[in-house]
Amino acid sequence: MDTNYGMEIVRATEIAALTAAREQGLGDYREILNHARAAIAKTLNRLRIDGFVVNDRFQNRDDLFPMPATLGQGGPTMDLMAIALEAHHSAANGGNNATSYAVIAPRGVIQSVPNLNMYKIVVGPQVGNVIDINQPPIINVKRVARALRKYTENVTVCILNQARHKQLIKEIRECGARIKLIEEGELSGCLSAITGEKTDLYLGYGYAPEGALVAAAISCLGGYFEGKIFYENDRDREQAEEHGISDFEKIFRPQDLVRSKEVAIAATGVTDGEFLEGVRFTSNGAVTSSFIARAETKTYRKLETRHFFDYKPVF
Ligand SMILES: O=P(O)(O)OC[C@H]1O[C@](O)(COP(=O)(O)O)[C@@H](O)[C@@H]1O
Repeated sequence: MDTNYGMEIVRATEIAALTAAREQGLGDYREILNHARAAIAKTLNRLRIDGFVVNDRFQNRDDLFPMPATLGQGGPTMDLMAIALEAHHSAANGGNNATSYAVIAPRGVIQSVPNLNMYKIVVGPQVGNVIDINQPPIINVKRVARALRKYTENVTVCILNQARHKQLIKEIRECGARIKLIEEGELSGCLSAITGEKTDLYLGYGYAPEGALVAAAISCLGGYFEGKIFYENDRDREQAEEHGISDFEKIFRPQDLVRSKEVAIAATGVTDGEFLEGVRFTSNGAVTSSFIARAETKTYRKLETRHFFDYKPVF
């Protein structure tokens, strides 16, 4: 991409995060999600692109803000992925890991995926490609330990605290690795594993569209991921076929979901998370914590942005 869109899309995640943070803990998860979605759409719509929104997990929900299928003021044809507010229940309850994300790439680069469950295993570049989704969790933990030259007991595995992960958690406990349980916001856990900041490995079920975002993050930051979509019935398989997926045993790797090095990602914390801090309001504005990265140069910026509401009348 000739233009570095990172600064453009981070403005959108910042606005979505500021909007959501205003409603943090108020208990209304639809309102907070709708306002964040409207805010990110409005800001992304200012870009000088012909942007096609892909992998919007809520696109068929008629109780939520309808994200337009296309965004932008005209220009190069691009794919846009906007997760205005991941972990929206958490944000509404005043919990952790709520984050706003955006990805941009030339049109056709981001694989469209069905809104189905995907089992994911995610590591950072320091681990390399040693993991294998078909191996039991304990084998993967041991491979990560060996790659990082750590004792198994010092490897930290991040897992969503969900009933479906009971067996997984049991197996990790048995092998002696440390566990970081998060209530919501798998992307926050995945980014923490990719950057190796707080965890060494992310494991578990989440959604397939989130897998595409993880792939974009890995294209930009390095690391490795394998994901497998979980099909419960023929309807699920038909849904996948509508996205051009006919191999139902397919293991998705980063290059399957983001098919070029021309991709940029941005994220801003709404509430404190595994990877970014949440919005802090000040007497006359707010401070946001974000990151921007792009695959071509691998430049990775962490931003602390000070917003002054006197000059941002919308707040
Ligand atoms: O546990 P569930 O309901 O299957 O949902 C898992 C999903 O929930 C999340 O924790 C939060 O999802 P939302 O973005 O919908 O708030 C995701 O990170 C994860 O993919």
